[in-house]
Amino acid sequence: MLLTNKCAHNMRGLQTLASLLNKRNNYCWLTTAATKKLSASHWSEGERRLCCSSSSNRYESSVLYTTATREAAAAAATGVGYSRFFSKQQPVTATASAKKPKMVAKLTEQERAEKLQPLLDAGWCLVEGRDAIYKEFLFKDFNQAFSFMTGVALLAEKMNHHPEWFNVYNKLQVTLSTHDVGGLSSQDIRMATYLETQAKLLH
Ligand SMILES: C[C@H](O)[C@H](O)[C@H]1CNC2=NC(N)=NC(=O)C2=N1
Repeated sequence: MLLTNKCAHNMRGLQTLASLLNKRNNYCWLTTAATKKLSASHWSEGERRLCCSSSSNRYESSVLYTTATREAAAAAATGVGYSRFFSKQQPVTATASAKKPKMVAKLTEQERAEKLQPLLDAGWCLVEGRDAIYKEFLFKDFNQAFSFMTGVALLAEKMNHHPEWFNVYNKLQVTLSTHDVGGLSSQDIRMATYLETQAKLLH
């Protein structure tokens, strides 16, 4: 792995996230074109590369994915624009790499009584006018709030179930509902329970 020390620490998060997102036996490794700024034209046609350059340390790091989920990993891992080369193989489209949707159904009345009530007791509330739950979380500062959100984002990707959320500094407002079924499902219970567990660790 051609990682320079200078880059390793700030790319480890990228690799962790990439490996989390690359569930199947994929290969992804980081190479760092240290100091020699490689422009896109230098890169071989035979590879698809993600390039996210960091001006602070003059390194251009490329993350090389060889399989289908690299698009999601690339976009999620960097959140920045990237230049990439399509490999000679058939480029994978987002739909081809989309996970099989987990078959979920709206909560039954009994499930609401059993599973939703504990969350309502913990401060979640029902959203007026839609079948959804809402809670506001307060953190020490932005860093703690964003770290919390990062953990939730990894779970969201793993579950393929995403919160509706709004963050300002140390405040995070979260709304959960399952769009595919138009209301609350076990996915929302699972995610809300995770948020509760993680939030408790901080206080
Ligand atoms: C196509 C994709 O798998 C679906 O849109 C997933 C993505 N994330 C999701 N998140 C939420 N909250 N509800 C959904 O129904 C949902 N569906």
